Amino acid sequence: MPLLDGKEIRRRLSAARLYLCTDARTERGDLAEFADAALAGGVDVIQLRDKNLEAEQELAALEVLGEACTRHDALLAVNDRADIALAAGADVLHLGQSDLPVAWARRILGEDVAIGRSTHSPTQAEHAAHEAGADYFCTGPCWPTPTKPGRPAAGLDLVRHTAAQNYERPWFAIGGIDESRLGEVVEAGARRVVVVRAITESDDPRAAAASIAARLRA
Ligand SMILES: Cc1ncc(COP(=O)(O)OP(=O)(O)O)c(N)n1
Ligand SMILES: Cc1nc(C(=O)O)sc1CCOP(=O)(O)O
Ligand SMILES: [Mg+2]
Repeated sequence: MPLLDGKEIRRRLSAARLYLCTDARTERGDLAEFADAALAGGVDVIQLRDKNLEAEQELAALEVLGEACTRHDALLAVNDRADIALAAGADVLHLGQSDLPVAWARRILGEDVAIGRSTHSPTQAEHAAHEAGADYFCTGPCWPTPTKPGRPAAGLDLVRHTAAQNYERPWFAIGGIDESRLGEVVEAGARRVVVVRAITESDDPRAAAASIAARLRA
């Protein structure tokens, strides 16, 4: 059970502009410091996305991120696994097209954890915008990205199409977004973005987050 109730989590998700996916930074050993910097810069949601971790390592990293989220009033998200989300007391679970179906994840999580969906086409976005039990969705990749090799870019046309639908459900653009491309994504109609390398690979994660967050909030 997350510390926040479902209503507050959904309120914060709706207000969120910048969502970060990070690995556990195992080699650098600086996860707490990195998370504090990114969150201080303006990240609203932080997801642990690290396919190399065993469950116990994932839970340990989520504890570090959860403490950072509490310090900065941010939301903690888990990727793929409803059991880990529940055990970690996460606020959000993110599910891709090949992950657990939303309805089955809801059986595990109950109502207080928000669930997000990945989408890669207008048909998938339309489904995710209305799917029972889903709270937000992402559209992408906007550009090809080494973070998700083998996933063809959907391009900015998908962002334009999604923006034109005026969905009530919050949605984020993802994939290849950094400060230099942010203007194009916003111009295409996105108001919220998910980034990985733009912050994880920055020498100054706080400044990288701050400049993206400021432009999304302008
Ligand atoms: C916020 C957010 N959006 C999209 C994804 C991608 O999910 P998925 O397609 O399941 O791919 P993996 O990340 O699991 O490799 C995400 N994780 N988070
Ligand atoms: C994890 C992920 N999912 C995508 C999708 O389209 O669903 S694109 C992506 C990787 C985004 O990484 P970066 O910001 O480094 O390009
Ligand atoms: Mg997944």
